[in-house]
Order: sequence, then C-alpha cells, then structure tokens
Amino acid sequence: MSLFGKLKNRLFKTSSKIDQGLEAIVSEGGEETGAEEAFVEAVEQSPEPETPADPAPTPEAPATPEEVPAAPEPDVPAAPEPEIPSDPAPDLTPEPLPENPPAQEPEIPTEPSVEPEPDLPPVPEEIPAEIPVEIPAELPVDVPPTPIEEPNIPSDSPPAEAPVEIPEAPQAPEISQAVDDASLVGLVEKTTEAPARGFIGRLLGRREEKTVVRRTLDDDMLEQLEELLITADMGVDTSMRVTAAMAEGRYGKKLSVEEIKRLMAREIARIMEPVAKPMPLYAHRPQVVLVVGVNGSGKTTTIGKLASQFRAAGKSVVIAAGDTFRAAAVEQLQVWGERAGVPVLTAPEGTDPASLAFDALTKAKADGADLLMIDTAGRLQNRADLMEELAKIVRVIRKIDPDAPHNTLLVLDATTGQNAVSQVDTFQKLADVSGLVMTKLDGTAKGGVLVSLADKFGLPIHAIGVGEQIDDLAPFDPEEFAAALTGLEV
Ligand SMILES: Nc1nc2c(ncn2[C@@H]2O[C@H](COP(=O)(O)OP(=O)(O)OP(=O)(O)O)[C@@H](O)[C@H]2O)c(=O)[nH]1
Repeated sequence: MSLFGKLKNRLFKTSSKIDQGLEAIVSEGGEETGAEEAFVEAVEQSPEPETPADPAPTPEAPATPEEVPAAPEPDVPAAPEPEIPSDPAPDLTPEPLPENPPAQEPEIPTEPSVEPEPDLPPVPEEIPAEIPVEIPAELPVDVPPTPIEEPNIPSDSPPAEAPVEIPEAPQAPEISQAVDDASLVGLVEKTTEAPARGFIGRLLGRREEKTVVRRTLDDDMLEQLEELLITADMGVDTSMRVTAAMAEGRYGKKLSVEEIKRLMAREIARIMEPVAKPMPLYAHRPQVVLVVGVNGSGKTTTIGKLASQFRAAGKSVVIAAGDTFRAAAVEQLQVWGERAGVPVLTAPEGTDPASLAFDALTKAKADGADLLMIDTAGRLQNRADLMEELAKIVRVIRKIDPDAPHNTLLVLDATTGQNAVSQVDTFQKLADVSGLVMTKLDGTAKGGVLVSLADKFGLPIHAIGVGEQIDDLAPFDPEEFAAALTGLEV
C-alpha cells in the first residue's frame, strides 16, 4: 500500500470525524445538484495547482496514480510506475544537506512493492456478485468475459467497462492478499458516497450517481465548519484561519462534501508546507540529537525508529539512555536498541544524566559514530528540576562540542490534542527545540492538532509516528497529511 494509503487509513479516526461532520453539515440545508453543475463549480473551486478531480492533472503527476477511485477507466493502466518517484523526490531533495532524511529512505522501499493493487479491489470483487454463472466459466479458460457481457447490454457504455475488468481477473489473489483492514476502510468510505452497485448497475446507472448534494456557503455553514475543525483539535485560531481562507471568493457558492474537503485540504497543506522539513543531517561527527518530551509521549519509541532508519541509511548510531531515574525506561530503550541494531549506553539508576551524556559523547566521538541520540526524562511535574537537568546536559556536552546538541527534537503525543500546544510552549522554554515529531497519529481523532502547531509555532515537523512498529515513522508530507486528515480521496 502506498504511503498515502497507509497514512490515510492510520489517520482514519480524525478523517472519519471530519468526513461525518461534513456530510452532516452539507446535508443540512443542502440540495441535489446535477453533474454538470458539480463539474463546473468544482473547476471553479480549484484554480490552484491541485486539481485532483481531473483525470489528467498535469502538475501533480506523481500523485495521480492513487486517484483511481475517482475515475476508474483512465487510472488503471497508469497506476504502477509513477509510484516510486512520488515519495522520495519531495522529501529527500528539499533539505540542503546531502545525507539528509534518513527517515524517508527506509520508508520508500516498502511502498512501491505493495502499492499498485490495493486501490483497485472494488472492481473485480463486484463481478462475481453480479454474474454468478458466467464468471466461473470464464476465468479458468482465460477467455475474455467481454463477449458474454456485450450482448446483454443495450446501452453504449459497456465496451468501455468490459476491457477494464478483464485484465484484473488474474490479480484477484493478490488483491485479496493486499486487502488489509486499511483498504477495507477505504471501501467503506466509498460505499457511503456511492452506494454499492452491481456490474449491470454500474453500466446502466452511471448517471444516477452524478447528482451531488451541495450547500450554499454562508455564515452558518462557515461557523459549522469552524466548529468541526475545532473538534478535530485544530484549535480556534487555526480553524478560523482555514475556514476564512476556504470562504475567500466562494461565499454564496454551492459546495459539495468533496469540494469542501478539497478546499480544506488545500488550506491545511498551505499552512503545513513551510514546516515540513526532514531532520537535517550534518557532516559533523558525531551529530548530537537531544530528544525531549513528556513521559509517555513516545520518545523511546521514536529514538528506536529513528535509529533504525539512520542505520538503514548507513549511519552509525549510538543511543544514550538519559532517563536514568527510571529503570524501566532504560530497559525499554535497550529493547529498541536491539531491534534497531544500535548500542545503548546506560548508567546505574539515579546517575546524573549529564554525566551519562558526557560519557556517551566521549565514546561516540572515539568510535567515530555519525549520530548520538540522547534520551531524556520527561517529568514536567517539577519543571524547575527538569529545566536544570536539560540545561546541565547541554552545558556538559558543550565541553566536548560547543555546537552540541545539533538538534533538539520534541516528541509530542497526538492523542493529547490541544495539550500538545502547551507542551511546545513549555519545552521551548526548557530547551532550544529545533524540530517536532508527532507520535500516535494513528488511532486518534485529534490529528488536527498538528495543523494548529504548525500554524502557531512554525517549528519544523520532521516525522510522524503512525504505529508502534519500528518502521511506523513516516516523513511528514503536508499534502498527503492534509488529504489523509480530511479523508480526501486522492
Ligand atoms: N499507536 C502508537 N503508539 C505509539 C507511537 N509511538 C509510541 N507509542 C506507544 O506509546 C507508549 C509510550 O511510548 P514511549 O516511547 O515509551 O514513550 P516515552 O516518551 O519514552 O515514555 P517514558 O519512557 O515514560 O519517558 C508506548 O506504548 C509506545 O508503544 C505511535 O506512533 N503510535
């Protein structure tokens, strides 16, 4: 499955909240409009480079392959190849530094292999339901089912449909293999938009589904949209900014759910674009990365995931278990170190973390390691102590390297919603935060908080955690994130 597909499904809770909210908002006071009107207005709404509804969007070539659901015919053949370029290009190149985003590299290889098929399953699955007798006879012989279909179909459209179905028959086993729960979520979403139709239904009933419910954008609707974004934890200011931008030049126009999603995703992506920056890697050795965040935010897990990705990118990494006050935290880090194949330096419980950090940097330097990642405690209960502890770590490692730490990553837990905003506030005072990693975006309905953070602080977002496994750390891509967050079919 593509990175976007994975992300979309992982962010399902937030997107389904927005999805359901939009359906309710538009259906309240909305009215059915015809296909032509929908098309014309959809075009009007999207003067920007992002025109995903069209079958042949020129500027965003890499994104097209995944737009299969919107326009079945043209997409099928195009799907497989364009995949690969889409992920690496945007994230790897933008950073000035050469070895840059190790976070991406490990992600990339996983996508293309699984990618193409999962988006196509609906088509083949429906055939057997509709044509119970013919299909079994057709498949074994490998004779195109087309001749059987055509005589039954009086209208003009069938020939176009049949050829698309045939080539997919052999893929059936692969598809069923690839249909994980994530793809199923996609199917469920599609069904709510366009009720399941059989094969004949799809041929004859094409026109019916073209009516779209649309609602006039007025103050009431804007207020409802704003409230919806606030419930997704986007914060009041950011929600107002997004809805105001959406309304610009569109006030009084009729909008469908899909069009609203597109507008919303575009505005969100616009806010997030400037902060989407992979963690920079420097030629300097060892690059010291201090990892801060409240207890339970996902620091240990993120260090493990990052270490694994850096290693996969050919970097030698050392981890320092700086939360010396909790034996369990040290043990957990050791487990992650083993998984990532990276040494973890520890010290007896109660040791001064600054002393451990000093020893770790000395060793990392002696070993010629590329990176030293220092875990820290996250007890905010006594802010003064924590501030002193972090300040001391920095003071001490600067005796060895005056520029250390080169990065201070703040790890935030998305499930805390707007509380993450005050955590950034606090940690900016405690440490010189240089970038963010947002964890647990999977399984939360509060993913909008990341938009709020980008809008409010403008700190670089290096990566997002979308699960507990070692490779569940994705590079942050604003457009994919925005589309996934709003439940937009891309
Ligand atoms: N679903 C999900 N769970 C995550 C993610 N990142 C971390 N977790 C889980 O969150 C819990 C806390 O993660 P840790 O890495 O231990 O957090 P920590 O900040 O090191 O916590 P302390 O060791 O208490 O300081 C663990 O159960 C992780 O498996 C993520 O992206 N998604």
